[in-house]
Amino acid sequence: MARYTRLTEPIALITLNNPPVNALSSAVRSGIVDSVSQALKDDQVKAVVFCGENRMFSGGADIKEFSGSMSGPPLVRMIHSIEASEKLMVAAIEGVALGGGLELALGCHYRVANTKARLGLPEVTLGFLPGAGGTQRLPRLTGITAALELITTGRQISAQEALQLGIVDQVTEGNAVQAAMELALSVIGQPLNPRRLSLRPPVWSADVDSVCEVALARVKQHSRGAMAPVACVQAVRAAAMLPYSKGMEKERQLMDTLFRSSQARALQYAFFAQRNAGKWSLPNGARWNNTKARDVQRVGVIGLGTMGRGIAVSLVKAGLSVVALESDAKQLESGKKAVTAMLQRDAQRRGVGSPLHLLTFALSFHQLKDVDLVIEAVFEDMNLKKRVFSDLCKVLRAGTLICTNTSGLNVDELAKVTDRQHLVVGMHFFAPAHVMKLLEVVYGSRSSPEAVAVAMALGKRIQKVCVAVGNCPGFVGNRMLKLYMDQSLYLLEEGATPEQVDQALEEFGFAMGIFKVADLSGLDVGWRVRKASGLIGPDIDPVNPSRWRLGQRYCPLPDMLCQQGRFGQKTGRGWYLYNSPGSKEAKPDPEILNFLEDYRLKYGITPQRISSQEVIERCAFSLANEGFRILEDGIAAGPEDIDVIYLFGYGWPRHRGGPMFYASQVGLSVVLEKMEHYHRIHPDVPSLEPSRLLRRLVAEGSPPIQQWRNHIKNLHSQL
Ligand SMILES: CCCCCCCC/C=C\C=C\CC(=O)SCCNC(=O)CCNC(=O)[C@H](O)C(C)(C)COP(=O)(O)OP(=O)(O)OC[C@H]1O[C@@H](n2cnc3c(N)ncnc32)[C@H](O)[C@@H]1OP(=O)(O)O
Repeated sequence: MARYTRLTEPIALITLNNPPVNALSSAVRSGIVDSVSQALKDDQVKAVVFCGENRMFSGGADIKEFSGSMSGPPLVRMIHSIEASEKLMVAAIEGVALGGGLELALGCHYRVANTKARLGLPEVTLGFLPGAGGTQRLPRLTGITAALELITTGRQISAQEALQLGIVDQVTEGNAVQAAMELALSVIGQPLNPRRLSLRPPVWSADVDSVCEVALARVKQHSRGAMAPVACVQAVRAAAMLPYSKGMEKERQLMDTLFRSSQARALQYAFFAQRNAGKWSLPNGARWNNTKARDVQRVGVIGLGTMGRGIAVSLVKAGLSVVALESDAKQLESGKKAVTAMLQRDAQRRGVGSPLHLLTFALSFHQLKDVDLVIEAVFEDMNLKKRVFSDLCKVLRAGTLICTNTSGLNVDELAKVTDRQHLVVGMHFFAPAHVMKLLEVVYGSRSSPEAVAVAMALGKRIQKVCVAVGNCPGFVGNRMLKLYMDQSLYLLEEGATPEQVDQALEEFGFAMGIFKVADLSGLDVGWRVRKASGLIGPDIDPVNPSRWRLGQRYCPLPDMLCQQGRFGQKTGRGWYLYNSPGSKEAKPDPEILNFLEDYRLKYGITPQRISSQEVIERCAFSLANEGFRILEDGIAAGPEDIDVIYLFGYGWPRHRGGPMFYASQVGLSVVLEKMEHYHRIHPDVPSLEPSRLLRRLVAEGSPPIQQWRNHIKNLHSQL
């Protein structure tokens, strides 16, 4: 797990060997300790160079070990003895040096990095801090401002930036091991104390307090309720105020609290859930590792509205050539302007050349004849989409995939109008599509495994987090969202205000409450969908709209707002009031409070006091309850996929893992009891009835989330 090589020069090479990322598992740490002791015993060895197998230094501590009982040499002690060693220690960084990997390098006396290497301390993203001396050594190298930024965000930096910050001593375009050996030979014999970061005094300066205050305010604003970023600031502050040994004590105390916290468990679960999502499977047994995706180079995007623009930008940024099609010249022109500007801005920001040569704009379907795959992003209307699909079949080559960016329409129904049902899949992007990371890849009953593989691979290439899901109304994300939205509306009917509901959700950790999100997206969008689906029609009394539709409770509040022209931010009025149309600052609107009071009076509803706890329980548990139904229906391959969808598409707070993980942490029997309670009070809301799977899991002793798969009949995933 760590290979010791005695070179002809007076140098020993220690190669970390634990593919794919050379994580510092217990075996690797033992290997390092043994190898270092071998080097120290060999009088001929004057210097040691550390490197990683396959030109990958190290992805840090082995995250899988954190859930068990940790054994093997502790990282802190190991790094300390490397730093204290009387022989010269040099890190040769290629690939990545992250977390404990970078902390190991910081324990070395010199660091050399290849130009392509990336370095960082991402522990905060896993719910803790760089607990192997990283919070104390890094500030002693870079000063506290840079250290605070790197440690509280977990941002990865390039070798060049690391050089500027003083984190590495040398950057090479060639082989970092070779360069490290040359450096070692040139400094052997020089005093090592000045190179031992732990011997440097605290990095105090007069503005430490104000710098830390600013950092604290920033992290509190960015990561609502997450503990780790706050602890990171406290640890770095200790590096500024205290001698190394005291600073290390502070680091350890903070680490002890964070390491076994529920937030750390949630964040580590999210790390693996995200990676598992790429390991898709279909009910017929096809999977990520037994299905080949063919290459895609040219993509057609149909429709240059908000979604089409974002999709085109994502594709071009990833180096794909794109033919972007609109139905009339005016729309094409405005789409062209917007996409061009977005791409130019992005290229400018990243300091790269403009990729506009990859983009062609078209008005005729014939210009799509050579593309490998088409993504349709026209208006959400089944008949319109069907027309587009059948027109496409007249011009596309036989093997070209047709993908739809529908957010919930039936993919099978669309596929039926084509001559290639096996090549039709959903690619459900989230707005804005060039920013949001999530992509639901929706397989229909006839979609071939290859088509799914192509869509998943294309999504990955454009840097999306892709989740394969089955075909049902709303797929996974929007199917669950509907119930979350319904509950929030019912809470308004029963006595809450939009700001009360939003505040509870934001305190829970959502970046934005549901009513603010609705105002941002535009209330008219859902209004149009409800009209198209028959929920709103000429038979509905606009003044006294019924609260009962299609056999269940219905809340007409959003429709009534739309009738008043309150479409959200774009009209300056929605659930909130805005200074002007398009402005972003949401203010409580007294008119809405009166409107809600009148509404309750009109329908004879006695307002209740709604607690934040009730808001969270009804919203979050409803999401999880529907998640269980989705699992039973075989629409998602496992709870992790559902959680990934909510983390990357719906702003669920990452430190709470996702709705399914949250349910598992709260306790399934508690969730069941609460759902039974709310269903008893609201028998007219069938979705509040606990799902069969939730009941079964509780009856079977509430197994941990990792074991739910064994209890679900329809599940096809065999991760
Ligand atoms: C009570 C108190 C006790 C306290 C004692 C504890 C003391 C601990 C002291 C110090 C702790 C140090 C903390 C750390 O070092 S935490 C780890 C920090 N590192 C990271 O967060 C890096 C995570 N990994 C990545 O960002 C990426 O994987 C990257 C390395 C950039 C490679 O990316 P990519 O090429 O895209 O590949 P994948 O992400 O798909 O990963 C490939 C597979 O490798 C697995 N993996 C990656 N990193 C780790 C890791 N650190 N540990 C274990 N496994 C890892 C990943 O899951 C993939 O696996 P699979 O192919 O099976 O899906």
